[in-house]
Amino acid sequence: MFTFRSDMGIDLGTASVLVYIKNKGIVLQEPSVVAIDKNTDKVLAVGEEARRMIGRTPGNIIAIRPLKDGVISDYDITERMIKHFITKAAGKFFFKPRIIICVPSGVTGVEKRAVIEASMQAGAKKTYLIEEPIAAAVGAGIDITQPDGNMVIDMGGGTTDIAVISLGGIVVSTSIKLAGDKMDEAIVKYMRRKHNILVGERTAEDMKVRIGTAYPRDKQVSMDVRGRDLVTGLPKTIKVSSEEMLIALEETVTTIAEAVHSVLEQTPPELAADISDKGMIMTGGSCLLNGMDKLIKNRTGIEVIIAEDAVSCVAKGTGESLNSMDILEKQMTTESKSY
Ligand SMILES: Nc1ncnc2c1ncn2[C@@H]1O[C@H](COP(=O)(O)OP(=O)(O)OP(=O)(O)O)[C@@H](O)[C@H]1O
Repeated sequence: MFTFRSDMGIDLGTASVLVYIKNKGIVLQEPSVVAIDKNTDKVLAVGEEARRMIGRTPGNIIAIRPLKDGVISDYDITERMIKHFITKAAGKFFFKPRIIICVPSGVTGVEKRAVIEASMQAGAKKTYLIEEPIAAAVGAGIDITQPDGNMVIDMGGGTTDIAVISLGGIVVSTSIKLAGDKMDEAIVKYMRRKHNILVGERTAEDMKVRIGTAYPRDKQVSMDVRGRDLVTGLPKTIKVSSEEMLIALEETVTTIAEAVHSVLEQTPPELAADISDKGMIMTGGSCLLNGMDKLIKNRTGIEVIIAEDAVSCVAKGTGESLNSMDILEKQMTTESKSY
Protein backbone atom coordinates (compact mmCIF):
# COMPACT_ATOMS: atom_id res chain seq x y z
CA MET A 1 0.00 0.00 0.00
CA PHE A 2 1.28 3.47 -0.88
CA THR A 3 1.16 6.16 1.77
CA PHE A 4 1.69 9.89 1.40
CA ARG A 5 4.54 11.54 3.14
CA SER A 6 4.55 10.43 6.73
CA ASP A 7 7.34 11.98 8.72
CA MET A 8 8.71 9.42 11.05
CA GLY A 9 10.32 9.43 14.49
CA ILE A 10 12.36 6.42 15.56
CA ASP A 11 13.51 5.64 19.08
CA LEU A 12 16.50 3.43 18.46
CA GLY A 13 16.78 1.92 21.91
CA THR A 14 19.00 -0.73 23.44
CA ALA A 15 15.99 -2.81 24.44
CA SER A 16 13.40 -1.82 21.88
CA VAL A 17 12.76 0.19 18.75
CA LEU A 18 9.64 2.34 18.53
CA VAL A 19 8.42 4.08 15.42
CA TYR A 20 6.15 7.09 15.58
CA ILE A 21 4.39 8.45 12.51
CA LYS A 22 2.92 11.93 12.47
CA ASN A 23 -0.87 11.88 12.86
CA LYS A 24 -0.82 8.13 13.50
CA GLY A 25 1.13 7.76 16.76
CA ILE A 26 3.26 4.75 17.64
CA VAL A 27 2.94 2.29 14.77
CA LEU A 28 5.65 -0.18 15.71
CA GLN A 29 7.23 -1.35 18.96
CA GLU A 30 9.58 -4.28 18.82
CA PRO A 31 12.64 -5.57 20.66
CA SER A 32 16.02 -4.55 19.21
CA VAL A 33 16.96 -8.12 18.32
CA VAL A 34 18.06 -9.66 15.04
CA ALA A 35 18.42 -13.39 14.33
CA ILE A 36 21.16 -14.32 11.88
CA ASP A 37 22.17 -17.52 10.18
CA LYS A 38 25.90 -17.69 10.94
CA ASN A 39 26.69 -19.82 7.91
CA THR A 40 25.04 -17.63 5.29
CA ASP A 41 25.03 -14.29 7.19
CA LYS A 42 21.35 -14.02 6.27
CA VAL A 43 18.91 -12.17 8.53
CA LEU A 44 16.29 -14.74 9.57
CA ALA A 45 14.10 -12.63 11.82
CA VAL A 46 13.96 -9.16 13.33
CA GLY A 47 12.19 -7.86 16.42
CA GLU A 48 9.74 -9.94 18.44
CA GLU A 49 10.22 -13.03 16.30
CA ALA A 50 14.00 -12.83 16.82
CA ARG A 51 13.62 -12.20 20.55
CA ARG A 52 11.72 -15.46 20.98
CA MET A 53 14.83 -17.17 19.65
CA ILE A 54 17.14 -15.81 22.40
CA GLY A 55 18.59 -18.67 24.39
CA ARG A 56 16.79 -21.19 22.18
CA THR A 57 18.76 -21.09 18.94
CA PRO A 58 20.50 -24.07 17.34
CA GLY A 59 24.21 -23.76 16.60
CA ASN A 60 23.98 -21.99 13.26
CA ILE A 61 21.44 -19.35 14.33
CA ILE A 62 22.42 -16.47 16.60
CA ALA A 63 20.12 -13.89 18.12
CA ILE A 64 21.97 -10.58 18.36
CA ARG A 65 21.16 -7.41 20.25
CA PRO A 66 23.10 -4.94 18.09
CA LEU A 67 22.87 -2.12 20.62
CA LYS A 68 24.35 -2.78 24.00
CA ASP A 69 25.07 -0.55 26.98
CA GLY A 70 23.72 2.41 25.04
CA VAL A 71 26.18 2.05 22.15
CA ILE A 72 26.00 0.36 18.79
CA SER A 73 27.99 -2.83 19.26
CA ASP A 74 27.22 -4.25 15.84
CA TYR A 75 27.05 -1.72 13.11
CA ASP A 76 26.10 -3.80 10.14
CA ILE A 77 23.27 -5.56 11.99
CA THR A 78 22.01 -2.23 13.36
CA GLU A 79 21.85 -0.92 9.83
CA ARG A 80 19.87 -3.91 8.64
CA MET A 81 17.54 -3.69 11.63
CA ILE A 82 16.79 0.01 11.00
CA LYS A 83 16.03 -0.65 7.36
CA HIS A 84 13.71 -3.51 8.27
CA PHE A 85 11.73 -1.43 10.77
CA ILE A 86 11.44 1.63 8.51
CA THR A 87 10.09 -0.47 5.68
CA LYS A 88 7.74 -2.35 7.99
CA ALA A 89 6.38 0.82 9.58
CA ALA A 90 5.98 2.88 6.44
CA GLY A 91 5.09 0.35 3.79
CA LYS A 92 5.88 1.74 0.34
CA PHE A 93 5.93 5.51 0.41
CA PHE A 94 4.90 7.85 -2.34
CA PHE A 95 6.85 10.82 -1.03
CA LYS A 96 10.03 10.05 0.81
CA PRO A 97 9.61 10.73 4.54
CA ARG A 98 11.76 12.90 6.74
CA ILE A 99 13.08 10.67 9.46
CA ILE A 100 14.29 11.74 12.86
CA ILE A 101 16.11 9.17 14.92
CA CYS A 102 16.84 9.28 18.60
CA VAL A 103 20.07 7.47 19.29
CA PRO A 104 21.52 6.34 22.62
CA SER A 105 23.56 9.14 24.08
CA GLY A 106 26.85 7.25 24.02
CA VAL A 107 27.10 6.74 20.26
CA THR A 108 30.15 8.02 18.42
CA GLY A 109 30.30 10.15 15.28
CA VAL A 110 31.02 7.10 13.14
CA GLU A 111 28.04 5.26 14.59
CA LYS A 112 25.82 8.27 14.01
CA ARG A 113 26.81 8.29 10.36
CA ALA A 114 26.01 4.56 10.13
CA VAL A 115 22.52 5.21 11.49
CA ILE A 116 21.97 8.07 9.04
CA GLU A 117 23.26 5.93 6.18
CA ALA A 118 20.84 3.10 7.05
CA SER A 119 17.96 5.52 7.19
CA MET A 120 18.85 7.12 3.86
CA GLN A 121 19.18 3.72 2.24
CA ALA A 122 15.78 2.76 3.57
CA GLY A 123 14.35 5.69 1.64
CA ALA A 124 14.44 8.76 3.87
CA LYS A 125 14.37 12.17 2.21
CA LYS A 126 16.29 13.68 5.10
CA THR A 127 17.54 12.18 8.32
CA TYR A 128 18.05 13.98 11.59
CA LEU A 129 19.37 12.72 14.87
CA ILE A 130 18.19 13.92 18.26
CA GLU A 131 19.52 13.56 21.79
CA GLU A 132 17.60 11.20 24.02
CA PRO A 133 16.83 13.52 26.97
CA ILE A 134 15.45 16.22 24.67
CA ALA A 135 13.18 13.71 22.95
CA ALA A 136 12.09 12.29 26.31
CA ALA A 137 11.20 15.76 27.59
CA VAL A 138 9.19 16.65 24.49
CA GLY A 139 7.41 13.29 24.66
CA ALA A 140 6.57 13.86 28.32
CA GLY A 141 4.74 17.03 27.29
CA ILE A 142 7.26 19.57 28.58
CA ASP A 143 7.54 22.84 26.68
CA ILE A 144 11.31 22.83 26.54
CA THR A 145 11.54 26.19 24.78
CA GLN A 146 10.64 28.10 27.96
CA PRO A 147 13.37 29.60 30.16
CA ASP A 148 12.41 27.15 32.89
CA GLY A 149 14.48 24.39 34.41
CA ASN A 150 13.19 20.89 33.72
CA MET A 151 14.84 17.70 34.83
CA VAL A 152 14.36 14.48 32.91
CA ILE A 153 15.53 11.06 34.02
CA ASP A 154 15.26 8.61 31.13
CA MET A 155 15.88 5.04 32.29
CA GLY A 156 15.99 2.61 29.39
CA GLY A 157 17.55 -0.78 28.87
CA GLY A 158 21.20 0.18 28.42
CA THR A 159 21.54 3.70 29.75
CA THR A 160 20.09 6.14 32.21
CA ASP A 161 20.22 9.68 30.89
CA ILE A 162 19.74 12.47 33.38
CA ALA A 163 19.48 16.01 32.06
CA VAL A 164 18.46 19.50 33.05
CA ILE A 165 16.88 21.26 30.10
CA SER A 166 16.11 24.94 29.64
CA LEU A 167 15.43 27.07 26.55
CA GLY A 168 15.53 24.02 24.30
CA GLY A 169 19.02 23.01 25.34
CA ILE A 170 20.74 20.71 27.80
CA VAL A 171 22.31 22.67 30.66
CA VAL A 172 23.73 19.82 32.74
CA SER A 173 23.57 16.12 32.00
CA THR A 174 25.06 12.74 32.55
CA SER A 175 24.61 9.36 30.96
CA ILE A 176 25.45 6.20 32.84
CA LYS A 177 25.52 2.67 31.52
CA LEU A 178 23.28 1.44 34.28
CA ALA A 179 19.63 0.72 33.57
CA GLY A 180 17.31 -2.23 32.96
CA ASP A 181 19.91 -4.63 31.51
CA LYS A 182 22.22 -4.20 34.49
CA MET A 183 19.27 -4.80 36.83
CA ASP A 184 18.62 -8.10 35.04
CA GLU A 185 22.30 -9.04 35.35
CA ALA A 186 22.22 -8.20 39.06
CA ILE A 187 19.26 -10.56 39.51
CA VAL A 188 21.05 -13.38 37.66
CA LYS A 189 24.10 -12.87 39.91
CA TYR A 190 22.00 -12.77 43.06
CA MET A 191 20.20 -16.01 42.17
CA ARG A 192 23.50 -17.73 41.54
CA ARG A 193 25.14 -16.44 44.71
CA LYS A 194 22.22 -16.86 47.07
CA HIS A 195 20.37 -19.88 45.69
CA ASN A 196 22.94 -21.63 43.51
CA ILE A 197 20.49 -21.40 40.64
CA LEU A 198 21.18 -20.24 37.12
CA VAL A 199 18.33 -18.24 35.63
CA GLY A 200 18.16 -16.92 32.06
CA GLU A 201 18.12 -13.27 30.99
CA ARG A 202 14.41 -13.37 30.22
CA THR A 203 13.49 -14.95 33.55
CA ALA A 204 15.50 -12.29 35.36
CA GLU A 205 13.65 -9.56 33.47
CA ASP A 206 10.34 -11.18 34.31
CA MET A 207 11.28 -11.27 38.01
CA LYS A 208 12.28 -7.60 37.88
CA VAL A 209 8.98 -6.54 36.33
CA ARG A 210 6.78 -8.72 38.57
CA ILE A 211 8.43 -8.63 41.98
CA GLY A 212 11.42 -6.29 41.57
CA THR A 213 11.65 -3.22 43.75
CA ALA A 214 13.98 -0.32 44.44
CA TYR A 215 12.37 0.69 47.73
CA PRO A 216 10.75 -1.43 50.46
CA ARG A 217 7.26 -2.44 49.31
CA ASP A 218 4.28 -1.90 51.61
CA LYS A 219 3.20 -5.44 50.87
CA GLN A 220 5.60 -8.25 50.03
CA VAL A 221 5.01 -10.23 46.84
CA SER A 222 6.69 -13.37 45.60
CA MET A 223 6.84 -15.64 42.57
CA ASP A 224 7.97 -19.13 41.59
CA VAL A 225 11.18 -19.02 39.59
CA ARG A 226 12.53 -21.81 37.45
CA GLY A 227 16.22 -22.23 36.82
CA ARG A 228 19.01 -24.79 36.72
CA ASP A 229 20.40 -26.04 39.99
CA LEU A 230 24.15 -25.48 39.74
CA VAL A 231 24.88 -28.38 42.08
CA THR A 232 22.72 -31.10 40.54
CA GLY A 233 22.54 -29.60 37.05
CA LEU A 234 18.79 -30.25 37.03
CA PRO A 235 15.85 -27.83 36.66
CA LYS A 236 14.56 -26.48 39.96
CA THR A 237 11.72 -24.16 41.02
CA ILE A 238 11.96 -21.92 44.08
CA LYS A 239 9.90 -19.11 45.57
CA VAL A 240 11.56 -15.70 45.50
CA SER A 241 10.27 -12.65 47.39
CA SER A 242 10.32 -8.95 46.59
CA GLU A 243 12.44 -8.44 49.71
CA GLU A 244 15.17 -10.47 48.05
CA MET A 245 14.85 -8.37 44.90
CA LEU A 246 15.46 -5.27 46.98
CA ILE A 247 18.81 -6.76 48.00
CA ALA A 248 19.62 -7.94 44.48
CA LEU A 249 18.94 -4.53 42.92
CA GLU A 250 20.22 -2.29 45.71
CA GLU A 251 23.62 -1.45 44.27
CA THR A 252 22.31 -0.65 40.77
CA VAL A 253 19.39 1.50 41.85
CA THR A 254 21.39 3.36 44.50
CA THR A 255 24.03 4.29 41.93
CA ILE A 256 21.30 5.67 39.66
CA ALA A 257 19.82 7.73 42.51
CA GLU A 258 23.31 9.03 43.33
CA ALA A 259 23.79 10.11 39.70
CA VAL A 260 20.52 12.09 39.86
CA HIS A 261 21.72 13.74 43.05
CA SER A 262 25.02 14.67 41.49
CA VAL A 263 23.36 16.29 38.43
CA LEU A 264 21.23 18.34 40.81
CA GLU A 265 24.36 19.48 42.64
CA GLN A 266 25.77 20.81 39.37
CA THR A 267 22.54 22.57 38.37
CA PRO A 268 22.53 26.39 38.49
CA PRO A 269 20.48 27.56 41.50
CA GLU A 270 17.62 29.20 39.57
CA LEU A 271 17.02 26.10 37.52
CA ALA A 272 17.33 23.89 40.60
CA ALA A 273 14.61 25.99 42.24
CA ASP A 274 12.31 25.44 39.22
CA ILE A 275 12.93 21.69 39.42
CA SER A 276 12.27 21.67 43.13
CA ASP A 277 8.91 23.41 42.52
CA LYS A 278 7.79 21.26 39.62
CA GLY A 279 9.40 17.92 40.40
CA MET A 280 11.47 15.74 38.09
CA ILE A 281 10.04 13.72 35.22
CA MET A 282 10.96 10.06 34.75
CA THR A 283 10.63 8.31 31.40
CA GLY A 284 11.77 5.02 29.85
CA GLY A 285 10.77 1.44 30.67
CA SER A 286 13.00 1.08 33.73
CA CYS A 287 11.38 3.99 35.55
CA LEU A 288 8.45 1.60 36.00
CA LEU A 289 10.51 -0.49 38.40
CA ASN A 290 8.52 -0.53 41.60
CA GLY A 291 9.72 2.10 44.10
CA MET A 292 12.24 3.78 41.77
CA ASP A 293 10.43 7.11 42.10
CA LYS A 294 10.31 6.79 45.88
CA LEU A 295 14.01 5.99 46.08
CA ILE A 296 14.96 9.10 44.07
CA LYS A 297 12.57 11.29 46.04
CA ASN A 298 14.05 9.96 49.24
CA ARG A 299 17.60 10.69 48.06
CA THR A 300 16.92 14.20 46.69
CA GLY A 301 13.88 15.44 48.58
CA ILE A 302 12.27 16.42 45.26
CA GLU A 303 9.00 15.09 43.91
CA VAL A 304 9.32 12.55 41.07
CA ILE A 305 6.65 12.26 38.40
CA ILE A 306 6.45 9.20 36.16
CA ALA A 307 5.51 10.42 32.67
CA GLU A 308 2.36 9.14 31.05
CA ASP A 309 3.27 6.35 28.61
CA ALA A 310 6.78 6.35 30.03
CA VAL A 311 8.00 3.69 27.58
CA SER A 312 6.90 5.53 24.45
CA CYS A 313 7.90 9.07 25.53
CA VAL A 314 11.17 9.12 23.60
CA ALA A 315 9.55 7.87 20.38
CA LYS A 316 6.65 10.28 20.74
CA GLY A 317 8.97 13.18 21.52
CA THR A 318 11.22 12.26 18.60
CA GLY A 319 8.28 12.29 16.21
CA GLU A 320 6.81 15.48 17.63
CA SER A 321 10.14 17.23 17.33
CA LEU A 322 9.53 17.21 13.60
CA ASN A 323 6.90 19.88 14.23
CA SER A 324 9.36 22.19 15.88
CA MET A 325 12.34 21.44 13.72
CA ASP A 326 13.51 25.05 13.62
CA ILE A 327 13.72 25.41 17.37
CA LEU A 328 15.24 22.03 17.81
CA GLU A 329 17.62 22.12 14.90
CA LYS A 330 20.39 23.37 17.13
CA GLN A 331 19.97 20.23 19.24
CA MET A 332 20.49 17.91 16.33
CA THR A 333 23.73 16.42 15.29
CA THR A 334 25.46 18.70 12.85
CA GLU A 335 26.55 16.00 10.48
CA SER A 336 22.96 14.87 10.04
CA LYS A 337 21.71 18.26 8.89
CA SER A 338 23.16 18.24 5.47
CA TYR A 339 21.62 14.96 4.34
N1 LIG B 1 7.27 -2.58 34.66
C1 LIG B 1 8.60 -2.56 34.54
N2 LIG B 1 9.39 -2.64 35.64
C2 LIG B 1 10.73 -2.63 35.54
N3 LIG B 1 11.40 -2.55 34.38
C3 LIG B 1 10.67 -2.47 33.25
C4 LIG B 1 9.25 -2.48 33.25
N4 LIG B 1 8.80 -2.40 31.98
C5 LIG B 1 9.91 -2.35 31.19
N5 LIG B 1 11.02 -2.40 31.95
C6 LIG B 1 12.42 -2.39 31.49
O1 LIG B 1 12.65 -1.24 30.69
C7 LIG B 1 13.76 -1.49 29.83
C8 LIG B 1 13.45 -1.03 28.45
O2 LIG B 1 13.14 0.33 28.47
P1 LIG B 1 13.10 1.20 27.12
O3 LIG B 1 12.23 0.52 26.13
O4 LIG B 1 12.73 2.59 27.53
O5 LIG B 1 14.63 1.11 26.72
P2 LIG B 1 15.37 1.56 25.41
O6 LIG B 1 14.86 2.90 24.99
O7 LIG B 1 15.29 0.48 24.42
O8 LIG B 1 16.86 1.64 25.98
P3 LIG B 1 17.95 2.82 25.96
O9 LIG B 1 17.20 4.10 26.24
O10 LIG B 1 18.91 2.47 27.03
O11 LIG B 1 18.56 2.75 24.61
C9 LIG B 1 14.03 -2.99 29.87
O12 LIG B 1 15.19 -3.25 30.64
C10 LIG B 1 12.76 -3.53 30.57
O13 LIG B 1 13.04 -4.71 31.30
